[in-house]
Amino acid sequence: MTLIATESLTKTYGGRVTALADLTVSVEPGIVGLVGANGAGKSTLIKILLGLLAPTSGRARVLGLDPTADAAAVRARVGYMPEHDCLSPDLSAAEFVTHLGRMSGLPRTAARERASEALRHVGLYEERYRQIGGYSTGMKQRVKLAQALVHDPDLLLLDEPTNGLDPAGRDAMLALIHRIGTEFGISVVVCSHLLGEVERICDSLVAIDAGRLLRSDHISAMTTVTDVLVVEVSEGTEELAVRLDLLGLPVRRDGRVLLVPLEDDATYDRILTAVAELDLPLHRLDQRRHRVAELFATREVTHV
Ligand SMILES: Nc1ncnc2c1ncn2[C@@H]1O[C@H](COP(=O)(O)OP(=O)(O)OP(=O)(O)O)[C@@H](O)[C@H]1O
Repeated sequence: MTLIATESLTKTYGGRVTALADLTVSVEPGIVGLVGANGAGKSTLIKILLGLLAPTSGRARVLGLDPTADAAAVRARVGYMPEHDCLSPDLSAAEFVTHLGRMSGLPRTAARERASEALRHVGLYEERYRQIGGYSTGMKQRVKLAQALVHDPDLLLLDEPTNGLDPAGRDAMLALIHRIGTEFGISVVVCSHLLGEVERICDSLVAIDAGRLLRSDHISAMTTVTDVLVVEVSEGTEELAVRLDLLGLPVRRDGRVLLVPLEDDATYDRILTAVAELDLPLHRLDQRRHRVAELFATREVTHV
């Protein structure tokens, strides 16, 4: 089944600003990255998909439903995490998420139970009775994610879920989204202006620029292997770099990994021998793939 499909979708604000221009795209279930620079039209698309905004022209379908004609049916099956703060600081996370569960039509007891469950999934179970006002930004983002999950949706629409988080917080949020998408069998659309971030967790990517479709494809189709080997050891990276250099391999360091040009199959053997001789724990040895961001090197979406 097609998760989301749009046909010549166009949205203009006040007849002057064109947020979406003739956008035709079809997305299969899975974890989908919706990427584009600030102002590219991501939030507008999400709001149309939720039935919160009507398109100026064209059509959209979500889980086979028309969000303009059947917004209630769409919202019953779709969870939405807005970009901006929508939390009530005086409420506890449990109260807030239960309240949103009630608003989505769950009976009182079911809403309470589902809220606890959703807060457990996002790692806030222990803290669920504390007031949201005292939470860190990362915890607040997770409450927003929990409220999107409370009515057990088939699809999550997440608008810039890592906004305001530090690098560790971003990693944790991305890992959580990946877990929800893979373990719970829920499809997820992750909006972001950070291409490098979403490419790590997504199965497919839709890139838009000034309201137009740049590209839509599986991540694997967007990346190709390079003739560079990535070597990662859990410890002793520097030691290994020195050894490979002594062996005449032109090694380059890139963060935690070493990059070695792949000349022939013997390159693998020489690296493996060096790792074994130094008795280092090998974590990874494979051919590097192009990062998706490199495909858009001249575009604005490369903000990473
Ligand atoms: N209510 C509105 N009235 C007028 N213009 C708007 C409105 N909402 C959005 N726009 C404009 O439409 C364009 C697309 O905005 P949108 O918020 O959809 O983009 P975005 O990709 O989500 O960007 P961001 O990440 O900054 O929210 C932008 O030029 C924006 O200024």
